[in-house]
Amino acid sequence: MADRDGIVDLLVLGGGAAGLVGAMTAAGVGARTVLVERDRTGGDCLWTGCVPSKTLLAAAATARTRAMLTGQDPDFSLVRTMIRDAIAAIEPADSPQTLEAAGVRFIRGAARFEAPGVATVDGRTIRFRQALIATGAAPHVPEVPGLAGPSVVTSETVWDLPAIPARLAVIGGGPLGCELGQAFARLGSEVTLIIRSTILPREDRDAAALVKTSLEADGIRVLEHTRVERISPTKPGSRLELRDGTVLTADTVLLAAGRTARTAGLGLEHLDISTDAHGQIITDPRMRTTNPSVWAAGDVTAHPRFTHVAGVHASIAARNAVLGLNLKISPVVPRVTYTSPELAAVGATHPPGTRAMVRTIHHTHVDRAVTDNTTDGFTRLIADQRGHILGATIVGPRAGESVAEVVLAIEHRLKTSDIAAATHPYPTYSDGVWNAAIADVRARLRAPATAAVIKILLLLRRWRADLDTRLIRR
Ligand SMILES: Cc1cc2nc3c(=O)[nH]c(=O)nc-3n(C[C@H](O)[C@H](O)[C@H](O)COP(=O)(O)OP(=O)(O)OC[C@H]3O[C@@H](n4cnc5c(N)ncnc54)[C@H](O)[C@@H]3O)c2cc1C
Ligand SMILES: NC(=O)c1ccc[n+]([C@@H]2O[C@H](COP(=O)([O-])OP(=O)(O)OC[C@H]3O[C@@H](n4cnc5c(N)ncnc54)[C@H](O)[C@@H]3O)[C@@H](O)[C@H]2O)c1
Repeated sequence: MADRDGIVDLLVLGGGAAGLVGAMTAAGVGARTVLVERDRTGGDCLWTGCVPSKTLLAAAATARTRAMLTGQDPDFSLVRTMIRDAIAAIEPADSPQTLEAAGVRFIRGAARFEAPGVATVDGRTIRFRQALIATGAAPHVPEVPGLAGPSVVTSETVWDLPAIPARLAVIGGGPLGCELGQAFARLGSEVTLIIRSTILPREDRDAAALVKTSLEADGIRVLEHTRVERISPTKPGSRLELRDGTVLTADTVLLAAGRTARTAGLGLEHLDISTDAHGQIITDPRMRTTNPSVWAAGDVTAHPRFTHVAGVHASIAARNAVLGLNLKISPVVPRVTYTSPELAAVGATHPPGTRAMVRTIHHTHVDRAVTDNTTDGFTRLIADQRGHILGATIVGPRAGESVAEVVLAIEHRLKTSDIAAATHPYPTYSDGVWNAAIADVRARLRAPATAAVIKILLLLRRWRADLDTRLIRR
């Protein structure tokens, strides 16, 4: 939708999580908005990311239970149908029709900048006042000889596998490698994770260790601090030579070694839009690029690569762009790795100073975990010396749900005493957060000054009660 001059208020490049939210936010406040998508609206999350991977994990868990009960092998065609059905159920919300209904004009094609205020889509010119780059990121391909072979898949192509690979080598031990590695192991693959760092390197080490133990219990071989030096074809599959001298063979190699921002061919140079050393678009806290009329959000930027981050940042960018607001992004970003056990975290994972408090509740003390026989987990809260909550790490079932409360607490500078004072339902996994907050409050009550005040109150109360009793007797 353009005005009489043919100029649009906001041109959005890319129709994934960031582009969709950005475009609908702008159109929602009445801005003339055009979204250009070169492929399918919905982006990575819908087609090759969150939706298929979470469905695969659920299908794998079910298949494992069924196999234990009946001895039946998992049916991969059924798993693929479940994935297709989940995508089909969510897809309408991300469709061009939904965009048009929200007042966004949708154009299919590849967009690129030509000059300030001018872009083209497959040769057709679009003039714009502001633009939002939301072109996402693609799987990073490390420089390993032989990696381009036919048995190598990425998060974009793994969904087309015709059958469950008998032997799967996964390069990378971030959320992607752990989630898909565990899912395929539960479907029957013999899985090896090859990780140049430690597993889940951004997470609390105790939490990552629990996930590692669980993956190993599923039969996964976890090789840390090593990397693939060379891949050569064998029949069938590949032979992988690792730096530490290990040699292994695999039918399929899954690349899960991070992502590379999609900026090639966008014409950033025509608008002086800068990227960092990793090729990610540089933005300020308002999500503005180095060009004051161009904004960016989602995986194409240097921010954590999650759907919720893409959406929130795009919404902020769109409102700043079309309304001239000064909204800034929040540094409080939760993340969840949907392995079994689930690992959720927000804010600080380590005490930032010697006076910060770490309160850990092992899930042997969370009754719901006891009744469910899922006590291999913990809830860890980090608070400053006054009790303000700085971070949390939770490992266990529904950790992603439980962490949401801590997100709100950090955003609003709440203290452990605020969480402790709020009644939580029993028995739930959120008891872990509650119990950790209560443990912190109790520990603070034992501090000498507080303990002295409490003692005085107790003595006063006792004296007063005795006095009242004596008066009544008279
Ligand atoms: C296997 C996997 C599992 C994941 N699981 C989770 C999860 O559980 N939770 C979570 O929060 N995140 C998850 N993520 C991350 C999440 O998918 C991304 O953070 C999110 O999709 C980023 O959205 P985006 O809009 O920035 O990019 P994208 O979704 O990649 O969208 C960008 C769009 O731009 C289009 N495009 C590119 N160039 C152009 C151009 N020149 N012109 C027009 N269009 C263009 C592309 O075709 C694409 O549709 C997962 C990722 C993967 C790979
Ligand atoms: N649950 C979720 O939210 C979820 C799930 C999957 C993916 N994602 C997102 O998708 C993106 C991609 O995920 P990812 O796990 O690939 O990325 P990542 O950057 O989180 O992890 C990459 C992993 O690969 C390892 N690695 C990198 N190069 C290597 C090499 N040459 N050899 C061996 N190991 C190597 C790293 O040490 C690290 O363990 C991430 O940004 C993530 O946020 C999110």
